[in-house]
Amino acid sequence: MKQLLTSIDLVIECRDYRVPLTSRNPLFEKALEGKERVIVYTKRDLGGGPRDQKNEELIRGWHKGSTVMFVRNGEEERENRKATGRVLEVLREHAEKRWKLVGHRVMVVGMPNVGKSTLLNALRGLGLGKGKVARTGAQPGVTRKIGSGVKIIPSEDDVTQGKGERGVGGGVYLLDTPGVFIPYVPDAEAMMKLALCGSVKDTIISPVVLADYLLFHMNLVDPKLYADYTPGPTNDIVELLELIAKRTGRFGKGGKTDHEATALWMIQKWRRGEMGRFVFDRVDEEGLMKARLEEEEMQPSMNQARKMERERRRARNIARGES
Ligand SMILES: Nc1nc2c(ncn2[C@@H]2O[C@H](COP(=O)(O)OP(=O)(O)OP(=O)(O)O)[C@@H](O)[C@H]2O)c(=O)[nH]1
Repeated sequence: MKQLLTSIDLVIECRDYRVPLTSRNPLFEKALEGKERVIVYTKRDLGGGPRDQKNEELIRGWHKGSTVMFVRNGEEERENRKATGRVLEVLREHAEKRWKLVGHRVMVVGMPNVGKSTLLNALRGLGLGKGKVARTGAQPGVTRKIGSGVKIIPSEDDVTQGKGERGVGGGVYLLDTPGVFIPYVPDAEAMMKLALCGSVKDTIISPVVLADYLLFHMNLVDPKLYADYTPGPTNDIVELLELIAKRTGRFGKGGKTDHEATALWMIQKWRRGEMGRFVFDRVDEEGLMKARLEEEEMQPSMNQARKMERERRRARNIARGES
């Protein structure tokens, strides 16, 4: 990774809009130290709410010094990619300032399922959209790769002169990192949030436990979010699952409610934005301060881990007779 990073001009770090604090990874900080970074909050469409504007201002303030952007790339947003267009412009400006004949390399990082590939595809669609770029010569365009990068903005050679299209130097290339970064899970609550957002496999935590945690949040936001299934608010997940099963016919053997399957159905419905759209993390000065303190507290253990790694390497080298 370190070696790869030396050839990278810019990093896009994706975080999930619904868990702005939980989807951060303090372990990235060391790995990405010294790299210019654009922080892109994905799935904005799934985190709607009246306090959003305020949340976004707080989050921008939190990342002082880095460019912070918020995008929505859900199915419904296919036709409206304004926010993604702004990300593309930031990448273009960055590449124009550092004009490179060999191409500008941007790496996308972030926890699993956060929307890295979707962002990459949306950027590629916008940057090389049909009818927008006339390619010349033997440049294959979209699928041309540098390393494992995909071109998202054409090079100057790719565009036909005088057509008003703008290429940049040798082009801008995006490197996706699927499955490279594991989520940072400091506690059980973070695990539940990440599992609900799809960054941790569904099989790790029981769907009923997850649905219970989801219900707890729905009750904080608005119990009407599940009003289609119950006559009134409830704190009892089993009661809610029974009522949902009755409405959706999710019965197992002997006509008994299949709680697991019903819970999974409820979670998936919420993931599609059909049972409320809200942010899990507490985004206010206090919440942000708490996250910062946690990171600082982590510092000694990270230093410890690095020291152990150095010692492990030294021991290995001695065993090999290299030192
Ligand atoms: N609603 C909504 N869904 C999104 C958005 N971005 C991505 N998704 C969905 O989230 C899921 C995961 O997206 P991917 O792009 O595959 O995520 P990834 O980070 O590349 O995942 P890994 O390859 O596992 O690292 C897909 O079902 C996408 O359609 C968004 O902004 N809004």
